[in-house]
Amino acid sequence: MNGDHLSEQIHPGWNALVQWLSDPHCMDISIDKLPVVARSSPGAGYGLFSLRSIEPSAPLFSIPAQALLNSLTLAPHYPSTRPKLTCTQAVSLHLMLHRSVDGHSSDPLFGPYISVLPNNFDSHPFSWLWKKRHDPDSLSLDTQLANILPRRILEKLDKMTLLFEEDWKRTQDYLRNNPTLLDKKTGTRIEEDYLWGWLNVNTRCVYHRLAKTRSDGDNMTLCPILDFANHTTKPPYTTPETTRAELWDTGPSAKKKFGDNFVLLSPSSAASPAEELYLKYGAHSSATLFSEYGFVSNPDPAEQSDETLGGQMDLGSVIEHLFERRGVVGSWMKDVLIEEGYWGDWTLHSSPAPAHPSYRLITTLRLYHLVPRYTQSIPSNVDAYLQDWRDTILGKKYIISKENESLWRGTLKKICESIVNDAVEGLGRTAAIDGSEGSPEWLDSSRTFVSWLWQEEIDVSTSVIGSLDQNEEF
Ligand SMILES: C[S@@+](CC[C@H](N)C(=O)[O-])C[C@H]1O[C@@H](n2cnc3c(N)ncnc32)[C@H](O)[C@@H]1O
Repeated sequence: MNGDHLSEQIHPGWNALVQWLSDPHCMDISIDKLPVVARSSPGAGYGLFSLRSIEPSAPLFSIPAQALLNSLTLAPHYPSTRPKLTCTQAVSLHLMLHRSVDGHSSDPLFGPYISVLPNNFDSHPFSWLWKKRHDPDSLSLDTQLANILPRRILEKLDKMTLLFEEDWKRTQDYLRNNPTLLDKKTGTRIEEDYLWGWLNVNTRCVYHRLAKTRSDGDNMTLCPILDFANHTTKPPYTTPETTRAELWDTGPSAKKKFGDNFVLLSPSSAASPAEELYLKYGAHSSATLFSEYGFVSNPDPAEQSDETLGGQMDLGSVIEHLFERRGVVGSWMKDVLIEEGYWGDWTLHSSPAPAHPSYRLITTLRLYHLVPRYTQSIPSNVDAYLQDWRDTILGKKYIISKENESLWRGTLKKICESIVNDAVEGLGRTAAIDGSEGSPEWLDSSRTFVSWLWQEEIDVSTSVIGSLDQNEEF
């Protein structure tokens, strides 16, 4: 690749962004102190690349606290309200008010930063569902894509929808009380622009200690430059330096109105010039990565870190429906599971071998088969029944009975078989999405991500069936 080609791929708003960090924010932008650039990363939009050799585990760059976009830096510019807007609400609102037009945001505060945020989130599955909801009869690509998603993804996206609606409602109330904020807003697509802001927050915010307590949900920020880093779980990757506020568990000091600068440390091994530098977003499952960030990591073992090797899947509503179908007895069992902390978060894992159901899932299915399936009412000697089940949780008994073991294993096998059938069909529907001329350039990657998710369902369920057939003990 020649030099011209490389410079063509640099983000068009990069120079203005860096200039703004230098003036007014006084950041040293010499190659010594800022040895990175944002340029295209095929299949992932833009990414962060080194401009020279980089020594390991040293400060890579430091973004001034006042150039970070978060509740502290926005607070002086907005009327106060009680309760406060959350960081997600405040930042989404600010982004909505100042969304770029033709790649340029005229925000006097953060304009050059907002100008380099993604133009749209068309490739994000949350957008597919949102558009489908607004026009359910449409045959558009968004609707087609929403229709090929695995159920476990739809469930996660439904939960995200509830969060979005809560944030949007609270922000609308705030705007009703402060209508002049909308005076300078161009265009009428207010909800759509708010969603754009909200997805920026969801896909680009990082943990940053801004509040007194560590658990405060507002310990987050948008951070220019750092937010060009794509995700990997495979070392080496960059890491944020622990701030003083975090180290001393104090939150920002009175002297630092906007908190600490954001310092990113270079990867743990030296990087060569033009190498992509990554960040680990967290140890997320493929389903979480896809529903929250809109991509899935390559499942090829060579591309995976040891900690993420192998697939996993959440059974969510599949198990909830099992209990629903058992009427009164099912809802009694559900209450027991809630009380004992076993309701929800039921997963299958292909590694470590043997492929297995989670302990939570085994415990739940044991309870499901505690009383015979035909029992229509809660048994009178319910405590005696439950004691056997509780004894397995307490480790007093290894199993409830041989029969109970064989029944829950049979139920799990049927569930896995049905998942495989659905997934084979899902793969077919995914392949049938028309990717011909005129399709957006992200379609190929999105289709690949959805196929990987279906394939994960097939691989994990098939290997759990194998374990059950081999009578593996879990
Ligand atoms: C924090 S941003 C990273 C910068 C982004 N690629 C851009 O063009 O501005 C997070 C988004 O980048 C993309 N992304 C991050 N890591 C990725 C990966 N490993 N593969 C594909 N896309 C990735 C996803 O769209 C994700 O929502």
